[in-house]
Amino acid sequence: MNQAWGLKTMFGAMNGQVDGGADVALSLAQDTTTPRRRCRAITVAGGKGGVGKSTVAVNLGMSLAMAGRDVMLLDADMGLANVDVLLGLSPSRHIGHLLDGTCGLKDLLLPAPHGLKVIPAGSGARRLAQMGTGEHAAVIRAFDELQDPPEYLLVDTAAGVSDNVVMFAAAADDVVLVVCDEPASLTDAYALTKVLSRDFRVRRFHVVANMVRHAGEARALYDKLARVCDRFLDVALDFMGTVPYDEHLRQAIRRQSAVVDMWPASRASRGFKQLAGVVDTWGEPQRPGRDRIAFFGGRNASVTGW
Ligand SMILES: Nc1ncnc2c1ncn2[C@@H]1O[C@H](COP(=O)(O)OP(=O)(O)OP(=O)(O)O)[C@@H](O)[C@H]1O
Repeated sequence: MNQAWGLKTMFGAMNGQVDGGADVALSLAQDTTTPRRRCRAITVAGGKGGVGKSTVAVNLGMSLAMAGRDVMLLDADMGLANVDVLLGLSPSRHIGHLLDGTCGLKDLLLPAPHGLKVIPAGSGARRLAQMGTGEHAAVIRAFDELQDPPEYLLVDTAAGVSDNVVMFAAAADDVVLVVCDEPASLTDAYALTKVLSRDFRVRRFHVVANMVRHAGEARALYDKLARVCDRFLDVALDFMGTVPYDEHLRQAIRRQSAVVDMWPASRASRGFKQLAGVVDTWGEPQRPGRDRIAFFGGRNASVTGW
């Protein structure tokens, strides 16, 4: 990611312009000749609760789906699932059933608008909230064995730095850090970055400034986090984009819809479309010798012994 591009995206979103990233996303919708690509697993994290991780995961996933991409969204907020609630879906099964062996991953897929496929986490299931190594491994295997993997696997994670968060973040090709203008958001994002870089050798993070009220705020947020990470950690942060604070988004949530579906021209939706455009510039993940999802690939294996 080039920093100048990131800033252009940020100011474009704040000014309500549709530029760069959105154009990439829109052009994909018309491009039926693009060959199918290897799955890219992208974990959306942030450390702090309430910063907009689920909102970003849902709307980024749907923006990519609206642009013609094949997208799966895994709700990894195990035990406190809310992706299905955000989208008004009624799952009858969840990851717990996969772990019980009573169904396969494909049986869990819930169709959402624009072809987005959701894999729900269970709500109120303590066992899911406390998944151990063996259970993570079972989820891993299920993804790795998918015969027809999507182009993008987005993973919405819980708050905090529990195993359920770091395992999914460490396993993905990319980690998107969602932050907002609250001191605890930055300290928690830093804590998560520290754990992932120190214990799992994750070196690259993409920062999304959410609920931003003016361009300077997004810039200040990114600068603060980048400064402290540069000083104390061996990581590279890039500015991925901005999602403005937008009442349309709250109304869409109340109606259990994605704002990009309900109000595609809203400021928040334009921000999400630009993020989708950025994601689509990342291209195929570089994993020699792997054709399927390498979700929970090499990095995790070396740490946990899987
Ligand atoms: N850009 C935005 N504009 C306005 N409101 C927003 C925006 N992003 C998120 N919100 C609001 O913030 C609340 C929290 O968002 P969300 O549930 O996505 O956060 P989260 O980080 O996933 O939380 P948790 O960690 O508790 O699961 C939502 O109710 C939503 O209404």
